[in-house]
Amino acid sequence: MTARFGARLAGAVAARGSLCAGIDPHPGLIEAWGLPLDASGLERFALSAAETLGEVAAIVKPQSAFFEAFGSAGVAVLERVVDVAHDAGALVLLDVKRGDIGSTMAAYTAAYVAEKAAFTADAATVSPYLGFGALDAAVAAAREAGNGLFVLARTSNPEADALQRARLEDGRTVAQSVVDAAADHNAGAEPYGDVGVVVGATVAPGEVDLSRLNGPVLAPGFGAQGATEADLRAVFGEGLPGLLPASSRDLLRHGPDPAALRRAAQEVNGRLAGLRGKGQ
Ligand SMILES: O=c1ccn([C@@H]2O[C@H](COP(=O)(O)O)[C@@H](O)[C@H]2O)c(=O)[nH]1
Repeated sequence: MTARFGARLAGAVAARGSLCAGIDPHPGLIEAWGLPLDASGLERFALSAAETLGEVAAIVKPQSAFFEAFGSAGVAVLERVVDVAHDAGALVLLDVKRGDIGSTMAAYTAAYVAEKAAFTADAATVSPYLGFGALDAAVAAAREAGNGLFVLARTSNPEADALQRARLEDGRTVAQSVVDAAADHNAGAEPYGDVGVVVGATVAPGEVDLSRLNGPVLAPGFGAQGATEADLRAVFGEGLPGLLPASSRDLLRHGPDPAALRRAAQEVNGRLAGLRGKGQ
């Protein structure tokens, strides 16, 4: 039987460090790597990044949008990226940010995280903004397949402030209500559960209380969006189990030389080691 996602992630982080390496084939990066801006350039960029980052990071996060932009050829590349990263030893979080009514979520679940899903990812990002309850079946299906979900709670972009910091009748922010709903799914799991949240490293310290989450926390905004290790420390403290600082452009700019890209990822992982608790 496949181990649960939370357990596999904890093992991978203990072995390889907490960096979540993003694979975002921005057009500018593909060109900066000296590759043509077409499906063949996308393929060479993304497979090379997946092989290199998949060897050093616990988890890699391909951003689906940059693959979808190339149509069916791009989606085919994304499928291969998942396999290449797995073969290199990393877990794969597909950043697809899906969210819809429950019956449509069932189809997204079948695509990304259910048993025998079309993509063989370990986890996917989902949006709770059609109501967290619309994700319940996806949570159950992912869990049954040994996979996980990362639910957008407090995203790294400034445009999200008004919506995600808005207060509910009970006084909690919208973002906190998402974290609390994820926590309910993770209660009692060891070392932690399978329902992660996304909280940007760019948000103000103290905005979100993660103490009851008992699940992984994807922290984008680190690197190209301006957040630093000091920000990670201020927002998340030290020793938060399951914290996954995510960086894409700031790593990928070190390519196309695989050795330089590998060194950059290892260097970031080394700097992040101080944020992890003992035994993580
Ligand atoms: O709140 C969020 C959620 C997801 N993202 C995604 O993470 C990467 C960030 O890329 P960088 O190059 O490191 O800025 C990208 O795929 C976003 O879609 C996010 O930034 N913020």
